[in-house]
Amino acid sequence: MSQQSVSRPTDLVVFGGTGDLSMRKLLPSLYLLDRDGHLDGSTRIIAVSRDGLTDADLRDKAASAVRGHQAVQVTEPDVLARFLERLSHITVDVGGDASGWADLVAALTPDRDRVFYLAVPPMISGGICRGLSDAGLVTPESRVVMEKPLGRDLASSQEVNDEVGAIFTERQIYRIDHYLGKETVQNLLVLRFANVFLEPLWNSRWIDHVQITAAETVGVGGRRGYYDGSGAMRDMVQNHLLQLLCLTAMEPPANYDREAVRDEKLKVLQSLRPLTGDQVIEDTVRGQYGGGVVQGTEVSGYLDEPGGSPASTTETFVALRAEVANWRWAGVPFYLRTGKRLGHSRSEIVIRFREVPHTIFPGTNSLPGAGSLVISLQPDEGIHLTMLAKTPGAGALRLRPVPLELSFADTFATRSPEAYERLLMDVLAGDSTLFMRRDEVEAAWRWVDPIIEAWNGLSTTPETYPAGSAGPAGAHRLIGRTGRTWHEEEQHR
Ligand SMILES: NC(=O)C1=CN([C@@H]2O[C@H](COP(=O)(O)OP(=O)(O)OC[C@H]3O[C@@H](n4cnc5c(N)ncnc54)[C@H](OP(=O)(O)O)[C@@H]3O)[C@@H](O)[C@H]2O)C=CC1
Ligand SMILES: O=C1O[C@H](COP(=O)(O)O)[C@@H](O)[C@H](O)[C@H]1O
Repeated sequence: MSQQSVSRPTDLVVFGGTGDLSMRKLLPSLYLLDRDGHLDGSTRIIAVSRDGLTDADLRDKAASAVRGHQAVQVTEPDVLARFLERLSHITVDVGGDASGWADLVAALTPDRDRVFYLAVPPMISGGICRGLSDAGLVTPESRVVMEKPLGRDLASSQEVNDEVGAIFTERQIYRIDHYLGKETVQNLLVLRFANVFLEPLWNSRWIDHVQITAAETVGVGGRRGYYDGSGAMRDMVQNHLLQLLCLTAMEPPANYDREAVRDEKLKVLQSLRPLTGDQVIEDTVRGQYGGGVVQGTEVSGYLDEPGGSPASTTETFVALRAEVANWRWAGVPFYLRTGKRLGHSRSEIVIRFREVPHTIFPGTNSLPGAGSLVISLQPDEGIHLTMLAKTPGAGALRLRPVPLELSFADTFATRSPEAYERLLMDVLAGDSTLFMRRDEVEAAWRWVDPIIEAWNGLSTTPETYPAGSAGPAGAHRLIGRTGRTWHEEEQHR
């Protein structure tokens, strides 16, 4: 979290403040920041939507959201009361009747920091920024936070960026990717650049391949409408997975400065070998979940989820092989995989090292799990290194892969903040190091667009996989080129 531990007095205006993201992530994270003493006493949170809630309605809704959040565990009544007191609701119909803007003007206090959080469908972001500007609410110090996915392709992303950029400067814009707020993701940079022993091995000479996985047991829930127009590629790969790839593959920046870090991430995105035409068939797999059983509970398939077309070909699973075509990584496959309704939830980065150039212990090179570094984002945060060790005993030498484990929960007797806590605090403090710059977002779309275009031109549709499984069979063939299927990989950890 930022060095600044208590925010400056701020008016935080959340457009879309009654929506799913606000209730599930933003408000509980703000509660936690308040509970832990990070919010200045006079900071206020103003939720904006069209639905005419009273302040009391909003506070009721927010109280249930906070109580129901797994990271909150026990709500302290005094803290909750203090937090709810900060909340108010203003009705504004962006793109409709202009009446609500005057209420927003009246609700804001001059001379305080202003943060405008756009937790809304991206296509109304431009309208909100114009409305803020017309109402005279944009000051040189105010900041605007934009959610992912930013647009649905390069052209629409440029359009949103242009519209928002016409009102706010790049320094005022915070493009959020909450994976960058996860503790282990930041720890990846520390692991790589604060320890001397990994960097000499961090290249194609010693690394065989990299696997980046975000596997979820949840389905699309109440977001089918949004998801039908998005799919796993736009929802997860274009942003979260590519950001993880950037942090894994980037060169050491000269310092931990927002532009230095973002410059290096951009270079990685620009080095991605384009996937087009037949290469897309060869190197990508799409899936869509059917009905099945996830952790003992029977669940419906994607097409039976309410709120979407029964004939949708939207992918809920993507696996692909990418290559960072530069000096450090030439020839090293980066396997990216994400999917909903899989058998278990796990987000991780696996670095699989090469075999030793010459073994003096015959028959040991193919031992499963040897020579891998797993950076685990969730459910457990930690770093696990598997090494070969001799099993104790006389007689023939026997080697076995053994884990060296660093569990953050066991090592640090402190709670890891939620990703949104960390990022909200950074926005309040004016630190955009962990946010995406416009050129990064656009470089990611430049790589993703041709893949989606190629899929659209195919006669095939995503392969159905049973909910609760490890994904479509095609995905296992993809990674099978490494000599092991994903299932085998997982079994051996
Ligand atoms: N939900 C999630 O887990 C995540 C969401 N996101 C992104 O966050 C954004 C919001 O998503 P989510 O919360 O799921 O969406 P929801 O549909 O649940 O919420 C949208 C919010 O925007 C408000 N809104 C919509 N249109 C207007 C309008 N014209 N004027 C004023 N308010 C409006 C809605 O209120 P009302 O309809 O009452 O006006 C509601 O509060 C999206 O960009 C999404 O991609 C990103 C990561 C995760
Ligand atoms: O941005 C999104 O992320 C969530 C997964 O986030 P996590 O922190 O729970 O791993 C995903 O479920 C959602 O579809 C996507 O929009």
